[in-house]
Amino acid sequence: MIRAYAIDDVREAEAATDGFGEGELMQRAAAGVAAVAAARLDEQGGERVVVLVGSGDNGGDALYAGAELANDGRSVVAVLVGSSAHESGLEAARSAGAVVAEWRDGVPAGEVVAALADADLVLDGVTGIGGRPGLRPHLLALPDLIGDDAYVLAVDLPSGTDPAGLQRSDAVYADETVTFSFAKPVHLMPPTEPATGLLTVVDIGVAEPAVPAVERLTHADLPALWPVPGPDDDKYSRGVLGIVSGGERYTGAPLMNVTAAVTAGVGMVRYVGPRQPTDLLRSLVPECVFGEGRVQAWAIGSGLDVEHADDEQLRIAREALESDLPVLLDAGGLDLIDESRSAPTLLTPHAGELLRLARRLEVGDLDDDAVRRAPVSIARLVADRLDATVLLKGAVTAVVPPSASGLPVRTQADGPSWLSTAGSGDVLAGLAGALLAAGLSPLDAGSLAALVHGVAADDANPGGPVRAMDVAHQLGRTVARLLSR
Ligand SMILES: NC(=O)C1=CN([C@@H]2O[C@H](COP(=O)(O)OP(=O)(O)OC[C@H]3O[C@@H](n4cnc5c(N)ncnc54)[C@H](OP(=O)(O)O)[C@@H]3O)[C@@H](O)[C@H]2O)[C@@H](O)CC1
Ligand SMILES: Nc1ncnc2c1ncn2[C@@H]1O[C@H](COP(=O)(O)OP(=O)(O)O)[C@@H](O)[C@H]1O
Repeated sequence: MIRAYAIDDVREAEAATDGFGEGELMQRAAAGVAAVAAARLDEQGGERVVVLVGSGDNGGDALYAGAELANDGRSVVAVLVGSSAHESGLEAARSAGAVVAEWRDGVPAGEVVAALADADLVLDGVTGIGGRPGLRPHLLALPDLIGDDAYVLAVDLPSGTDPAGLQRSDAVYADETVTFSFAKPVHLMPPTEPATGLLTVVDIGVAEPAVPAVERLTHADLPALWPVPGPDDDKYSRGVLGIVSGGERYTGAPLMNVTAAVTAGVGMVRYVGPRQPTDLLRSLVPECVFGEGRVQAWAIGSGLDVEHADDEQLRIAREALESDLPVLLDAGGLDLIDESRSAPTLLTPHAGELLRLARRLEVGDLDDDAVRRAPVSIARLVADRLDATVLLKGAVTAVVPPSASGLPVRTQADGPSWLSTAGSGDVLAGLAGALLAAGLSPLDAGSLAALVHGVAADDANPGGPVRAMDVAHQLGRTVARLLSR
């Protein structure tokens, strides 16, 4: 498990770190950054370094790291971009032979433009965990001024990103980020993770706070969470999943749902739907059984058009929502809920579906861009309103439990972008439904399903395009591979 901690808790943990002289933590942080920078320069045979220096301690880390690189004989230009600069760090950089330039507002001088264009490595120390989201107006041009061949190494976080990982903003996009002691939310959350690049954690001796704000499952977590059957199990004890999905027009979604659940090893699937998808399932997924019966969880809504749905599907979906069984709602099924249930509930919208649901529930005054700007905050509003866990799909999938649960957000980024293909969300719904039926909580079922779904997409065709049905067929083999690690 990778864990990230709220910024206030990080500050507290840093303040509580005793036994060191003043500035020792910064020296350790800078030494870690310098070591990574030197390694990357050696890998690419480069020696020209530009250090971007903001007004806080993040700029101090970058200046001391720049001083170490200059002492090692690299050519270092320190560009001061904030209202002030860390005094002793600046002195160290100067003494080591770094050239110091200023770009505090307006357009940069020619020497700064040339240094940025020619740099082999840019050390980004404009903002750290004390930064406000966004780049100051004069720095908006910065990302375009950095040469295409430069390796961008961010100190603690890419400048301009929201340390809490909640808001999307203008930012530097790094190839790699060196952070200290443990991850911060910015490194794992959907709007900010893409700017982080490779994440390297350097231990500077700060103890982990008690409670994480964000978690991420790794491959090593799967064996402890995956429901592995024992000798006393039978198909009922392993979990029966009821699926209400698709219709005469959308016949593919049930095939994806059911194939995924069956391939992932559910005890049994009962499908409820009209003639066409039922006939297809009878011939293509013979393991499936049909019609009502006892189940341990429901997955409702993939390819379900509530306006034109079959009466039996709607009746059963509504009864499921009123029952005390776990329910997963996907796609059209999200139109069926408007109040909290007493049983575990997992909602699996993509961004457009989340916006529509949030607007229908009137959780805020939301413009068209609201979910793109603040995805986890909007998911949280819906989770709190419905006392449900919201799994918001995307390149970084966030599984957001209601605040009252006290549970951390889980985010997963395991799949290749090839996974953004029609039907792959239906596969995820069948897989997560199977895990709910096996008794996992919505948080575990959602995050484990997102992990396995992403890894299976890569396993199905490493490095190339993948169709949703191939992801569904791959699930069992991927689970076996991860279980045997
Ligand atoms: N604590 C520790 O023990 C350790 C901490 N360490 C390091 O310290 C870092 C945190 O340092 P910090 O608290 O000084 O915050 P940080 O982000 O560098 O500067 C904030 C200042 O920047 C400015 N500013 C704000 N927003 C901005 C923007 N969008 N764009 C541009 N400028 C912006 C604003 O100042 P202003 O310009 O308004 O005067 C604000 O006051 C941390 O990330 C880690 O690297 C390590 O050494 C290990 C030990
Ligand atoms: N860029 C991306 N990289 C990795 N996975 C992605 C990306 N974009 C979307 N996905 C994943 O693809 C799936 C798409 O789901 P969804 O939009 O519901 O598709 P559909 O409705 O066609 O089944 C989700 O699991 C999502 O997390």
